[in-house]
Amino acid sequence: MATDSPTPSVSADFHVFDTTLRDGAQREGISFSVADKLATARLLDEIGVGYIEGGWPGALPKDTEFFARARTELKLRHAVLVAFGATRKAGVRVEDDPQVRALLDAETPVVCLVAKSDVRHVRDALRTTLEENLAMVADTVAFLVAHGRRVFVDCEHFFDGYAADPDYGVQVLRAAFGAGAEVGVLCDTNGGMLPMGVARVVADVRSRVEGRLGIHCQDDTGCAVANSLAAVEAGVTHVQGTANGYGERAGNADTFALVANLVTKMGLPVVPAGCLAELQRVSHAIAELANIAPDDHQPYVGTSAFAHKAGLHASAIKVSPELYNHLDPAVVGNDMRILVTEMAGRASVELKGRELGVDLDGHADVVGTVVDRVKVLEADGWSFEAADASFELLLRSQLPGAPAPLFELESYRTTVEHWGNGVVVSEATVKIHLHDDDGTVERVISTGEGNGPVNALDNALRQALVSRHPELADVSLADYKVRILGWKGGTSATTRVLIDTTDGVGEWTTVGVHDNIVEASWHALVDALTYAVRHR
Ligand SMILES: CC(=O)SCCNC(=O)CCNC(=O)[C@H](O)C(C)(C)COP(=O)(O)OP(=O)(O)OC[C@H]1O[C@@H](n2cnc3c(N)ncnc32)[C@H](O)[C@@H]1OP(=O)(O)O
Ligand SMILES: CC(=O)C(=O)O
Repeated sequence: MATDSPTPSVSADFHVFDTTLRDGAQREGISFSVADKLATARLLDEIGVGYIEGGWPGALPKDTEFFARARTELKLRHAVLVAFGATRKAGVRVEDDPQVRALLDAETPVVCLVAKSDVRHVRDALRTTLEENLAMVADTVAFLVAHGRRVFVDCEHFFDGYAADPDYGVQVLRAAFGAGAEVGVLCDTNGGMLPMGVARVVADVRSRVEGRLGIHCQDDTGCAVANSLAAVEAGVTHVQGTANGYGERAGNADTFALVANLVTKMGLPVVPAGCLAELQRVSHAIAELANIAPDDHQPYVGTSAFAHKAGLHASAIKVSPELYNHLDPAVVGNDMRILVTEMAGRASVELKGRELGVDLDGHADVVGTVVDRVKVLEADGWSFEAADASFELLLRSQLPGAPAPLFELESYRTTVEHWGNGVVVSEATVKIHLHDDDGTVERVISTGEGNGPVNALDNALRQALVSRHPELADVSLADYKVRILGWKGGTSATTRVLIDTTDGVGEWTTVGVHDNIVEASWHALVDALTYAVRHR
């Protein structure tokens, strides 16, 4: 058996149980490798959850391998590893059931068993008697306990079953506890519950059954986190969730929102000190392993979770961030951001200036000019909320003593050639004037090739500038996004280009807008290289 002796959750009276590696993996589109699972388990351990359900050994070869490798490769500081499986098959002796054997072979200190607790499922899905199902629960729990395992029991479809026949749900729990189970988990398997109903059922069950109760909520009504918290309020002391709410269909209760809410809103110290500040980092790292883009708008951990766009919000935040934040974002490892858009007011620009390190004290006129300019530009299709570098250049250009542009454009030209053999080549020529401090002007003509006109323009312009600004040699385009703003209609629609640029250390985003895609790209490119020269 695994010999780790992990620290239990700080509140020994409360379990946070994460099932990303079992139920989270049931989400469409996720296919964790064993290495991904090991890495995910380590990350979950860093946020201090008490239990990590690793998968179903015996059912999935990958999960069997995960538990085998976990014995030597996983050193958990906080969490206890859990193997998941079902109660024995109907009509089979528990010691003869290979899947139950596989649970022992996983050698985890804890096993979580899924058991039927809805009479309709027993009759129609298991196709057995209500008595045999109770025996399956009791036999399997007793067998595992006799082999030294702590056992939790997930009572599948508990809430739907309770509506149909509450006495049977109670009998299943009593069978589990009677055989030595430590937790009876009430599962909203179809995810159809609302918080009021969950609270009522939990209170009722608590009045009828002795033993620790848990909650497992699917998110089909969008209420998985709320349902879980309602269950906690009603007395459960074991809560199951998955990272970023990954899970079957609409997903599960999000472990990060659960933990953050339990600690910061309900005052339950369910993770060790210091772990809460890891939530955002761990959420994003697990999203990478799952190969799912992080949800920017995810509560607590999304990059927009504390981003403020409305001018009125910014004006109050300038007085005190608490006025428009439910929590200090740093508590969960996140940051507040101010977005400057057409919805900005003076306070938005002042706060954004502070965030960017631009001193606007004594420049109320500049602030006013920039607010007006942004509103006009955004009405024309520009968007600065994702293009901080372009916004910063705009802001600084309005301040007294602002540096002159890097160059004066004489002209540029790009071509796209499709050769007879199917090869497509782009070439660009830029002609610019570089001004020296002593007033002399150098005319530079430069040509570049690329796999497209924008790439060729980028190469030509950088080559023209690099003798003056050698730092541009390390700069390259990281991403290029185009959005056609259809509201002008037809082929004359306005094009917005966002360019991400990197120097291998940092990354910055610039924007350009024009009816012509190459000209829109040119604006974004010039900002990208100007920003590189001014800031790197
Ligand atoms: C609510 C949940 O999310 S629970 C977790 C569900 N997760 C998964 O199903 C993922 C892993 N599952 C698998 O790999 C496969 O389904 C296996 C290996 C478990 C079973 O595969 P198979 O033996 O081919 O059976 P199949 O999937 O068709 O049916 C499930 C069997 O388990 C039985 N079963 C379902 N729940 C339980 C239970 N709680 N206790 C005992 N048996 C159960 C069903 O009655 C059915 O039995 P049958 O084969 O005699 O008809
Ligand atoms: C156990 C489980 O995943 C469920 O009932 O939804």
